[in-house]
Amino acid sequence: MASISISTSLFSRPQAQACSKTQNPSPKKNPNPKFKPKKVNKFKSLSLPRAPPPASSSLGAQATTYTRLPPKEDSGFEFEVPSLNESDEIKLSDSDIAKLAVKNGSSEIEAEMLVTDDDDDDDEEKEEVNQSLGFEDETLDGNIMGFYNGDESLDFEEEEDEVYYYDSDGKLVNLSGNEVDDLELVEVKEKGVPAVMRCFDRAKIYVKAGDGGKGVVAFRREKYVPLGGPSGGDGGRGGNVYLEVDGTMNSLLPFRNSVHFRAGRGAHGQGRMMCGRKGEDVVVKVAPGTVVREAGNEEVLLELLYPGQRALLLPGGRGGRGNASFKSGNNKVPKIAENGEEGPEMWLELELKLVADVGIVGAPNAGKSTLLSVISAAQPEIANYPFTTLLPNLGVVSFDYDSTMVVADLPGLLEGAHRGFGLGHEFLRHTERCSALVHVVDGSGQQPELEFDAVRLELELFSPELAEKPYVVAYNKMDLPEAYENWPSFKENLQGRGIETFCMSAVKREGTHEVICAAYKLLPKPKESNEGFEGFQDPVDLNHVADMVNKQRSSSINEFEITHDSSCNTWHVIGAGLQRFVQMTNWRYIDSEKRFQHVLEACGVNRSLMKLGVKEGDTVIVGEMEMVWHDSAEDSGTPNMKKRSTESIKWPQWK
Ligand SMILES: Nc1nc2c(ncn2[C@@H]2O[C@H](COP(=O)(O)OP(=O)(O)OP(=O)(O)O)[C@@H](O)[C@H]2O)c(=O)[nH]1
Ligand SMILES: [Mg+2]
Repeated sequence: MASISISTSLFSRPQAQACSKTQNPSPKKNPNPKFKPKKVNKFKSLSLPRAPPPASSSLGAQATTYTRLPPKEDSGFEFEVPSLNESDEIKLSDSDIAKLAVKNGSSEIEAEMLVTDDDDDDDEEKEEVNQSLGFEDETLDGNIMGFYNGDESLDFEEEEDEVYYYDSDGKLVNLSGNEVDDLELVEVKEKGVPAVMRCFDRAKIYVKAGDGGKGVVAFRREKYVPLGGPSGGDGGRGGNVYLEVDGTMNSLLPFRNSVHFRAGRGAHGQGRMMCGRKGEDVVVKVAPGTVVREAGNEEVLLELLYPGQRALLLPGGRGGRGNASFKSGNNKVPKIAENGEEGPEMWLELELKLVADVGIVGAPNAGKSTLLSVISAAQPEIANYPFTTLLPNLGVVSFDYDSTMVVADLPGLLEGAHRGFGLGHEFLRHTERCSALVHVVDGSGQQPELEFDAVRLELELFSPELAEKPYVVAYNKMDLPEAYENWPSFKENLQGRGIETFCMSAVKREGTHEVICAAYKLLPKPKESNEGFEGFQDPVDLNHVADMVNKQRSSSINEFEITHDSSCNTWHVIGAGLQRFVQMTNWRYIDSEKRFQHVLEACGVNRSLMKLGVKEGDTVIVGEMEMVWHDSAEDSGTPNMKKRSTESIKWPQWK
């Protein structure tokens, strides 16, 4: 039985049907393996019962406003030194900061607590801190928040969970005094950010282009038109998926509610040569500054920066051809039509990075938001407790004529922020797009130099490139006596290290102009920044993902690999082109099988299998099809005539 031929019976169903098909029990394969949906990591669900109140001022770019700087003051302004004996406000710098993390069953929360010696004020402070973090004082769905007040009388309302703090040696310990591995805790803390913060600038969405419509088999039947010929129309193309920058959006919050975006499928073809309508496109709107990645992949697919930019991400599937397209000189009554091509699908990770020129960084409570409120018309929340700012705020600073710059006020940074402590690390990546930084230091703190160094270290540890960005130091709260007294030594220290330092009092609007002018000077010159804009004026190819999909689609059916599983005598023929061909073959029509055999022979699959030693009865899997190999046409009982007629048909080119 050595005759090995391409006949309709070459592959046949085990149940003796000639050239038949069975559905491969293995899951459906995407024609574009690269875009095969990856296993979706579940969102880390947040167990915090309440999100912090979405103060309008803290909703990212909502605070974007235009204003003009106050008139330039005399550079040699004088600070009024308040009397030392009056202290009508509790200064945070007088307080110890105890780091505390509470991990509780499903709820994991981190809080940075203020501890003062004054008991009455302590309660007030606690309440404020709680509010600032979006928690209310009593409970968190039965979970607890605790305060470490230095004398170990932890004030917990319910069961004790895992509580950590730094002891006097700077070691992270739990309540029993045992040292805790920092890294373990970081994981806990990273989860402990309230939902509103975590969803604001990151989202995971599913996109799918529309499938193509099916082609149909139809014949013209008309009075006085005998043998009217094939008239089955083609299916319509599936809808495309676009990503578009919407200038009115300032966060990715809308994706909390809608995650799935599917373009419409093309309509099926109809008789009388009527082609199906194209599927509806879907346009996913994103905020300016959105970075797009394929889920689980670090590689950036797209950076969408400017309002109006539009990228074709996934092109819809091609419509299947109707039988009119298969008509040829030797096949005048083709009984074949194709399925529509499946539209590709992907899970995408979106990340929003602010497009700000200058980022204001610094420790909590240093006066960053106050500075932004003074130099721009933005109205961020300002209050005398750490973590007032939970989300970045944007403000536009306008100088004379056309010179403006966008300034971002970021949440405060703590020691360990780069590993997830506090909130600032969630937003540090926003500074990656800034050209310069303003580092605000609370001059009224006990050791401003140490605070400065700690924040610098965090920036360096988070990203060396970030640390290399040009920056100015703004020594704040000069109106307070402690700050005023410490200023000379601070200035001397930093100037000795070659760091440009300014002093200011943000609340009194003194010295802020100098700071902001110095920051402006650090920005790339207008000419250089135009260069940066070239990408926008002469757009980079935003459709490269779609091009990649199209390239994969057009991969030749001659390119395939064959693997053999000897344990179950199974051969796998793997190739993107073949896979797509199988998916588009509509097995309802008899001619489809003939064409399928023809293609397998023409592209060399049969020859390769025989060379590799395929045997009678072996299973061969191509795409979704599972078939059984027969060495000859006679074995399956298919008449040779049929074989001859199959060979003689000329099929239109596969596309
Ligand atoms: N005396 C004095 N107080 C100031 C000055 N600047 C800011 N403050 C006060 O410091 C406190 C904190 O100010 P914010 O602007 O909220 O500080 P922040 O750095 O944005 O704080 P977080 O957002 O929590 O990181 C507020 O009570 C301000 O009024 C200043 O120049 N002098
Ligand atoms: Mg703030």
